[in-house]
Amino acid sequence: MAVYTDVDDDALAQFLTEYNLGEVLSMKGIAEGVENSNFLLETTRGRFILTLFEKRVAEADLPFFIGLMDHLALAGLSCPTPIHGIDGRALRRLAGRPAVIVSFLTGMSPRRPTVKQCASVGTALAGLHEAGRGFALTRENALSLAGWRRLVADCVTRADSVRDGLGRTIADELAFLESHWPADLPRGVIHADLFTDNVFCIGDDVSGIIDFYFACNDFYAYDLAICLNAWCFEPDGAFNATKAMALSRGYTAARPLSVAEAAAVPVLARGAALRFLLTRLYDWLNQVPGALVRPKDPIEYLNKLRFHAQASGPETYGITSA
Ligand SMILES: Nc1ncnc2c1ncn2[C@@H]1O[C@H](COP(=O)(O)OP(=O)(O)O)[C@@H](O)[C@H]1O
Ligand SMILES: N[C@@H](CCOP(=O)(O)O)C(=O)O
Repeated sequence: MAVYTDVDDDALAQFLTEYNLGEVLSMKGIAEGVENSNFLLETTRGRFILTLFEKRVAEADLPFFIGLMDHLALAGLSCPTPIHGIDGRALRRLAGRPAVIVSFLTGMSPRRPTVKQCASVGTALAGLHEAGRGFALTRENALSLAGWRRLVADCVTRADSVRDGLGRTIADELAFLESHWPADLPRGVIHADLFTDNVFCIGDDVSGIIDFYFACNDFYAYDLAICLNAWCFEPDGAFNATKAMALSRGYTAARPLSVAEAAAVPVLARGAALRFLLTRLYDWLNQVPGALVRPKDPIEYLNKLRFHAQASGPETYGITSA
């Protein structure tokens, strides 16, 4: 996460009177992440994460995110559990922002995932999709085609200040995806941002998943495509087919893909690359003065987009259907 909003000691002390969490020992801003303000909170009852929801998070979506974490934890997924206050509510306000406290998970995010960690995240993703079944609330993906169109309109005229020709490439890509996006595939609750920094591992195994603030209802295979983008490229930009095969096999061993899902993976991977290119580009062009945040490189996702546009088919990603 990042820190956009500061919380003073008095406001925090007052806020914590609403919970049974004991006395504050310390609170530190967390520099990682880009979306919300996050703090590591230590009290006499343990360690917690305090999140203040910022810009891209609509308040109307918060009951979905918080209810989803409650649902997934109850279904046995290792994810943060919202801490409910004395009045039973998990969501309240602090420093003028909606705020929640969640349980702290142990583990390390892999900086450069191993093949075995890729296999494990594939299995964990399928487990997340399974655990999400039966969740009563729904949320459409605000960052699917219609959302991309809005982001393109916001960024396209300034895109060439980041890379010559980027505006044209983005406009062409959006047009391609609008005419090739699958109409219907198996769908349900997806994480939609399962990057390495949102996964904790102990050794080769995934030990926990965090950051459900992009979760929504969309195609399961799109979530797999997001993971292939985030986990299977090396720091020099090279696609690692061994990691992709491990990730895909980890997923399909737990949840086999239909023929239509498997065939759609290349275009879904292309869409996922455009989605992260656009949000990164938007953040790059609209930096918040004074915020503790490290904007992410949009060009990394331009390069991934180019890779997917050349992919020969689902076998590029080690994918076979059931
Ligand atoms: N429940 C948690 N347990 C332990 N660490 C956490 C937890 N939630 C967040 N963090 C830490 O905060 C960082 C940012 O969290 P994240 O949810 O990814 O933020 P953002 O939504 O702003 O991107 C993580 O990389 C991790 O270090
Ligand atoms: N994963 C996205 C940015 C969202 O940040 P996160 O910290 O919530 O994962 C990206 O890499 O562009």
